[in-house]
Amino acid sequence: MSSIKIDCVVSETYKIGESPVWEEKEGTLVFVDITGQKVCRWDSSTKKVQSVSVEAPIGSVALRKSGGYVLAMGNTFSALNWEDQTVATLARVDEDKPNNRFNDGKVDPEGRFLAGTMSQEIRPAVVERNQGSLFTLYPDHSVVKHFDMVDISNGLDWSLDHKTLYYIDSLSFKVDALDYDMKTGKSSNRRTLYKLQQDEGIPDGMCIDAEGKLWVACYNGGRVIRIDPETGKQIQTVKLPTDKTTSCCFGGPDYSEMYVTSACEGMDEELKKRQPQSGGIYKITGLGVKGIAPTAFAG
Ligand SMILES: O=C(O)[C@H](O)[C@@H](O)[C@H](O)[C@H](O)CO
Ligand SMILES: [Zn+2]
Repeated sequence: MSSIKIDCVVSETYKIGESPVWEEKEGTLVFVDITGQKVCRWDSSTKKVQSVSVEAPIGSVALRKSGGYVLAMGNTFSALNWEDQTVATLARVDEDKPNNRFNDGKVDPEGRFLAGTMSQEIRPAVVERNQGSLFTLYPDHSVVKHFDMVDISNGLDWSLDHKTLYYIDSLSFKVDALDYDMKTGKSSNRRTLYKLQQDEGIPDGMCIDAEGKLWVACYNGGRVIRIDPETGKQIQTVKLPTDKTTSCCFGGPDYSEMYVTSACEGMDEELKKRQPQSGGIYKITGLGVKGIAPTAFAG
């Protein structure tokens, strides 16, 4: 067994840190602060964070092949030019639901950007139910909806053979699987893979490892859990020093480190005192398993 070590590498207290993505060519971790309305970039060699403020809550960020980043922000898919800090709208969703915003998103292995929506939170994990949907932004900037009736659209990733999309609607407390047609980007046959135990909290962000197992960050659970999609069983738990773990990704040299984001929004003073690093970014080493490189949006 390898020995697991957890370090808080960014001790900022982001309101809702989320959507970590490793940018290999720069050795940086890109992430967002959703309600803090920021896109941030942590440089693993200088240990410094640069950030760009945006004008709406930002659910997720992804790499973009043509440079800069693609954002799921407010009710728009947008492009961020990191150099001059300008944001351009690529497409809009949920125009009939002014209280909705984008949440988690990720690029599929073919370079399409998937992200889902939710009603703005009344308080953490409390929303008007069934308002969200999951969308795909194609490289030509057209948008297609997968399904609606989502509470809090959250983590997603693909199986290593690209035939399955894994998906989390947080308030279902479940990790789902869908058949995924990589040629068209369409999904079908949604079913439950794993239901969280009560002490595990609320499933939030998710990533796959190089062995095809899923890692789920558990909000209010203070942990990431590893799930075997073959058996539908939870096979490992790694606890973190904050209850508000929100998402995870692999990064670092050869993707052998895991980065975990967290939140502090909605914590009372007593809990903040006990868990002062809530809202920070954590690095886990010694997991003994690697991740895979993220794909950049092709459009
Ligand atoms: O980051 C997200 O995905 C949501 O926007 C957050 O507010 C919480 O994580 C959620 O409440 C827990 O499911
Ligand atoms: Zn999330």
